[in-house]
Amino acid sequence: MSETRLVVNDVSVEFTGLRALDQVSLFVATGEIVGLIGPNGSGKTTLINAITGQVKLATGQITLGDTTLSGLSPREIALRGVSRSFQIARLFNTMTVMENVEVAALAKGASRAVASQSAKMLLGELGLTVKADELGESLSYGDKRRVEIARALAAEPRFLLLDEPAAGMNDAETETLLHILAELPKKSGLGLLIIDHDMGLIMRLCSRLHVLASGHTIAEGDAAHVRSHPAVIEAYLGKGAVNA
Ligand SMILES: Nc1ncnc2c1ncn2[C@@H]1O[C@H](COP(=O)(O)OP(=O)(O)OP(=O)(O)O)[C@@H](O)[C@H]1O
Repeated sequence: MSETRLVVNDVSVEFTGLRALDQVSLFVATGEIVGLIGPNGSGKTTLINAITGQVKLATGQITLGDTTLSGLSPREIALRGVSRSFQIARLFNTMTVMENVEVAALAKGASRAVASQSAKMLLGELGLTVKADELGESLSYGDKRRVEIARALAAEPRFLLLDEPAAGMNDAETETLLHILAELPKKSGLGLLIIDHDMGLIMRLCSRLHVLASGHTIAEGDAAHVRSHPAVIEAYLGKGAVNA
């Protein structure tokens, strides 16, 4: 399969009195995992919101292959192959795990039979088969996060944007998640953009990292390059840490 790119070009986002993103550019190719990191409030979620059409751009554009996404509605962007998860999992509490995933497949236009088949397959991939009949509201935090990922995948995206998928997970849950996520691009050629504060997870999972601070790109590259970058050390540890 030929490579497709999700490209963020020169994107700025403004809220009243605040430039949350300032001329940020990055890309994610199908089949790769890119990490989006930065201190609290640096603009990471805003960048995902910009890509998925939840906030307006003040400058720049976002494209998927030859298609311009910026200006389209969140639903139109999702239909073109970009899915996301949220910091707080959004599940239907009174539906079972299976139904939660089926509904997401139906929303993409799958028939009942296909939705049921693809939900079963996704629950297997995400290690959720034993939870299929449990209600959304009864799940542990970690299981909710995995159901949310299954729901996002039910739309058969080409790109998946995950906002802190490991937040609140214990070490064992994080390790399970890491293996699941690492397999996704290999199996289906999916491109993944992942925000997380768990640097161990990010460094092990991602081939490239993009670092934001106060809405600006301060570094990008592989883990070794980013970890030793003076601007990154300063952003995380404060001024004076660079030469400490
Ligand atoms: N809808 C909004 N209206 C006004 N300001 C906002 C809005 N959304 C985000 N912001 C502000 O934009 C800046 C970037 O926020 P954002 O949530 O993108 O950061 P983040 O890097 O994802 O942070 P965290 O790691 O804490 O989740 C922050 O100063 C935040 O308060």
